[in-house]
Amino acid sequence: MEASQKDFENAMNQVKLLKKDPGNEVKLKLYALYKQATEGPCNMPKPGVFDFINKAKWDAWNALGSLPKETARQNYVDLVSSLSPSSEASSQGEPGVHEKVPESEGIVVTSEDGITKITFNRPTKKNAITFQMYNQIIEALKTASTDNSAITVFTGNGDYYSSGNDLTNFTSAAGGMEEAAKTGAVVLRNFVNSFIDFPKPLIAVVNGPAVGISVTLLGMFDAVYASDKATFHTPFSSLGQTPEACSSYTFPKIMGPAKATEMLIFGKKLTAKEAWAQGLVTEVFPESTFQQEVWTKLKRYAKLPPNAMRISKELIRKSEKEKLYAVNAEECTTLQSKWLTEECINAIMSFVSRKAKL
Ligand SMILES: CCCCCC/C=C/C(=O)SCCNC(=O)CCNC(=O)[C@H](O)C(C)(C)COP(=O)(O)OP(=O)(O)OC[C@H]1O[C@@H](n2cnc3c(N)ncnc32)[C@H](O)[C@@H]1OP(=O)(O)O
Repeated sequence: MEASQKDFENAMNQVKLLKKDPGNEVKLKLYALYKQATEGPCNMPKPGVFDFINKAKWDAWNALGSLPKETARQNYVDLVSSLSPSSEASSQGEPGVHEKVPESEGIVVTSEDGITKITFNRPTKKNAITFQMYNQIIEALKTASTDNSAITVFTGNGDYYSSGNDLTNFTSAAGGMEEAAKTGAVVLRNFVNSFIDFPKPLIAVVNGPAVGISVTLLGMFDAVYASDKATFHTPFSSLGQTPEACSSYTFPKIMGPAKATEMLIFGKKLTAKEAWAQGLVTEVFPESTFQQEVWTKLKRYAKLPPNAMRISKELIRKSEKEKLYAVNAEECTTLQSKWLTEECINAIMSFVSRKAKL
């Protein structure tokens, strides 16, 4: 007997109630059968080769060929009823597939006490920065440059400041790596330019570990306050990548070429104290009093005359601006080609596939 629409809906609800993850293979089968039962044969364009997750889903659906909708519905119901009720992990959205759980992610911008605060707000992903977040930050800086705050502060929500670039920015781009690299270079260049141009004092409140671009960007800040649990890590070489955010220029200037080499080329991870000793961090606070001490200080600074602060920053930055634009442009061009190398693709693939989820 063929499964009815009601049986199918019950099965979908059952999937949501599963307590144990049935595993990627089963989830792919469920996904494919669900799509076939509701939409018929695969009608999606084939995802790019590096878009692993969507490619696996596409392959599973496409493999069902012209299986009739009714048969797919029946197979879906049979598969669900064969699953042990003690399995874990429900899914959201399309039944049987691990979809991104909607979370309030991205960045959060607040303005209070003369301070515009921009918070990396993706704690479950260690505040990794997505393409969307780069663009949100560009917009937030644009707004902050003319709002009535005196200073602007970056910080992170959760245990990390930020784990840097979201490594799936490149693997989930539908058009493939070349297109992603091209887009990435444009976004990165605009993003870093918006820090070069930012007219007010810019302060980082580094609440925890910082990786990659969230570290290199610190060279663009006017002050960096760190918790003693923060670390600073730029593993570019092991990712087959090269420095960005003008760090190939700012880091040697801040800490001298030898120390910059240890960080940017050899990927040495610094403690907060080491980063302070090398001039990257302005002051380190014990974790227990970090938030209170830093925000008290910042509220005091935000009461200083804003125009004087802005003009002083302009004087400090002025002679460097053209150099910074040029360095930024060159770093972006270099990265665009690095992102297409085997070294880089392999490094990203091994991160993404270390606990592949569907
Ligand atoms: C416009 C493009 C501009 C690009 C500019 C170039 C920028 C370059 C860089 O920033 S290079 C640096 C890139 N970052 C990294 O290499 C860090 C990668 N992450 C890690 O090594 C680890 O996740 C960790 C050390 C930060 C934390 O380890 P751990 O405490 O064991 O936590 P998990 O690994 O389980 O992480 C939790 C959760 O977050 C996801 N995640 C963490 N960091 C990233 C990231 N950078 N990109 C994507 N996803 C990240 C991780 O996968 C876990 O997700 P899951 O729970 O598995 O769904």
